[in-house]
Amino acid sequence: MGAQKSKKVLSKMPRHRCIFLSLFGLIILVLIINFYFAFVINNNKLPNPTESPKVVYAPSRIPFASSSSSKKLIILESPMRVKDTKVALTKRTTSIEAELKIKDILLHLPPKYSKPSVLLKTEVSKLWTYLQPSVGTSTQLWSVAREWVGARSIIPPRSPLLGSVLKTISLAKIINAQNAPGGTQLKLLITLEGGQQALFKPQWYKRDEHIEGPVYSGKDRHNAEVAAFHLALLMGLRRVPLTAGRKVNIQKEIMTVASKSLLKTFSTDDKNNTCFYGNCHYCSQSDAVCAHKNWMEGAIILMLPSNLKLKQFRSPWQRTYRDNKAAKWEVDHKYCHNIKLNKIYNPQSGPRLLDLIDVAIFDFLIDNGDRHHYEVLSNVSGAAVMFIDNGKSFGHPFQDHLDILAPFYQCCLIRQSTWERLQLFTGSTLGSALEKIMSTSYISPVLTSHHFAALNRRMHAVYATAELCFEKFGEGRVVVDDGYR
Ligand SMILES: Nc1ncnc2c1ncn2[C@@H]1O[C@H](COP(=O)(O)OP(=O)(O)OP(=O)(O)O)[C@@H](O)[C@H]1O
Ligand SMILES: [Mn+2]
Repeated sequence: MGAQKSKKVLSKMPRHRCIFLSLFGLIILVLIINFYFAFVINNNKLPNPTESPKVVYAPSRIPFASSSSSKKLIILESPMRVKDTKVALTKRTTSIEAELKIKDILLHLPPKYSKPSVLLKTEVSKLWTYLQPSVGTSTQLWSVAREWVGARSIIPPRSPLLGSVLKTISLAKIINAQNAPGGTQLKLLITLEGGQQALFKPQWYKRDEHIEGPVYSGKDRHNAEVAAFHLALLMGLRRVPLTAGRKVNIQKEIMTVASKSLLKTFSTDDKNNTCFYGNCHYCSQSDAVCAHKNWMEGAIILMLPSNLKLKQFRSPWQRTYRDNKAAKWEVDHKYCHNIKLNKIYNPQSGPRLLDLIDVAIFDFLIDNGDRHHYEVLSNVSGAAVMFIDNGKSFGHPFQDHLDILAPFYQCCLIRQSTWERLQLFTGSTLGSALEKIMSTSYISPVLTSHHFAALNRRMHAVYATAELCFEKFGEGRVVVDDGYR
């Protein structure tokens, strides 16, 4: 009926009025489309109460990115790619919805989160004291560190020998160096005097370099490993392997003790810098890492005791590493409910889910979107998720990837001890606390001031996520004491 009526009206209309009306309609349509895109782009700006307005919310995937690839990414240059990104982004419904809500809460976060805690100073000075070497360097400290490792932590809460262990890591003679097996990134397996094994992750980037592209772009950042170690200490999540920065004389300390196959990959570049490329999935002769003449900075990560075996699990919140394919967690609004049906992730039957939420908060703060797998000690009851491999963090201080928080905002659970610990960093104090304890590092300054500012900003987003959950379910149901720490 209606269609017939409008047909009649149109047929009665003079031809030029018809054309005018069609043109008018078209203009309105274009305006609506423009308005829509302006709205989407505007929403990609992260509300940021304290820091630089340059900060953007970054979608975690961008078309044509390759996982862990070192290649420079070409981003959003042609209109076609822009269109692809928008289509793919709109499909990641769970992340988009949560992010909009978190950003909204950030605009009116309760004032208690802006007030510094009176307890922080004591905690920082305690850690700072532990980080000072209290005894001389000694390879006898390897057995001390070995005994520290338990089901749920790598370092005990009270650790006055910590600084001495780290100093020994930074100074002990390297007696063997070879390609490290496992993983995709270039790293060496070194043996320190006294038989202690460790990984050496070399420096690829300058401190102020920003990694563009998807969250998992670029190569490992050695300083990120050092920073993650210290941040975990601050957060009371002492599950990062002992990590120290070290400046190594490549020729004297590595080449003289290198295995034959590793030695083959060494060369000198046209500026007389010593370079090597090792042997790994992403290793190639054309992509060697180079020292400054002979000096190379790196992170030394102590291997866990060899009698303790690690068991690896695929992360339920693993990314697809493809822009045009969303993972289940990015589209399924009941994802956490379904995950909890699996016995290992049921909070009633073990600590695993709450551990993964701890990891998510930690990873969001350090901006690590590459925890595709996680590891726990095998055959140990109540074993904690260890924070192994933090190399892809601290890539970009002006970007926040809120979807790293998905385990938190999808499950709306947090361990009580973690939540209490997070209260220490209200009032934008996390950055300066970390800066203070990292001033003890052998490669200080470990991070630029922009990264410290990013930590404060991201901490607010964590509080906002908690508030989102409290609004939905009430604090009493979100903060749980599962008997684990
Ligand atoms: N401190 C450690 N103690 C024991 N094992 C470790 C330690 N660090 C790393 N590993 C083992 O080595 C593997 C590879 O290390 P890592 O994940 O750092 O390398 P990667 O090249 O970045 O890996 P990927 O490409 O999978 O991200 C880990 O999955 C873990 O099993
Ligand atoms: Mn890695």
